Amino acid sequence: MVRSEQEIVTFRQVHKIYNNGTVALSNFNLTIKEGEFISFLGPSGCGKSTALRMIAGLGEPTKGELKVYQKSPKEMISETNDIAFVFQDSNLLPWRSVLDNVMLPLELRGISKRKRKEEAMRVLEMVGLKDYLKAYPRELSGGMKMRVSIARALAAKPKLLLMDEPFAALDEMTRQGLQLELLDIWKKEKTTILFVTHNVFEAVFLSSKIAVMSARPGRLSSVIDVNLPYPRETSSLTSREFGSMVEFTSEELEKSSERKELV
Ligand SMILES: Nc1ncnc2c1ncn2[C@@H]1O[C@H](COP(=O)(O)OP(=O)(O)OP(=O)(O)O)[C@@H](O)[C@H]1O
Repeated sequence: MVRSEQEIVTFRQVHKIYNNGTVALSNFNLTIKEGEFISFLGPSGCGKSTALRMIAGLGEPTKGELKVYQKSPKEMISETNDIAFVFQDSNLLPWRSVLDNVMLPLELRGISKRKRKEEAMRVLEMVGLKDYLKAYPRELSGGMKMRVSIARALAAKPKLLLMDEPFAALDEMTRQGLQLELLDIWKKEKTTILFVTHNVFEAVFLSSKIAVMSARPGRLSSVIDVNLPYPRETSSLTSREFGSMVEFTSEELEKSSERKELV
């Protein structure tokens, strides 16, 4: 399913030390290729969000080099619309309808009303919300709000979609439904996805690759190629191969707390 070998994100010896002295990332090395679905998996506080946020230009490495499409993340963000971010909280504007929330980023970019409506309708149909265009966020369930948030991120046709624990606050059924939809979107839109999670099952089910991180300070501990075929269905969850991959990933996660570093 990985579509090309182009390196689109490269961390080289990245250190991130916050002003209060917290070392969030230490000697972090990772390359992400176009078309991958990569999860950052690791215990709370290991620097997953820090790494993701830096790719979006929110904070810079204290030391080392981070390139996104061969540019600095800040350049990428200011010059292109190629990166979109989805947070755990759907972050919708309560006074705007579903359609208006999704059209907002396009509006801010000065895209014509006709075009932005066309694009918003396309992505809302993709996430199964075309019958809720006029609804307001307060009228939607948590899963529906997250769908709107994903649609809003997709509306700008990003090449790289950054997702920070987007399904963490949802119940298991809703989470499973959205995981399947996300895989479908990944296939259709050919977007590279970076997904933060601390859920081993979720990481294995979704990803083509998993970057296992260790805590204090955050380092890359191992990179796992998830050699399970796509499309992945709910029935895949009960296969022997899936079980073995979950077991292997859990062991890697456990080892990561002992391992010092992977260069
Ligand atoms: N703005 C900040 N200022 C100071 N310290 C910070 C800041 N943001 C994060 N940290 C610290 O950096 C470390 C890494 O945080 P980060 O949020 O990246 O971890 P995480 O792996 O995403 O955690 P979680 O899974 O709990 O969301 C933590 O110790 C955190 O307290």
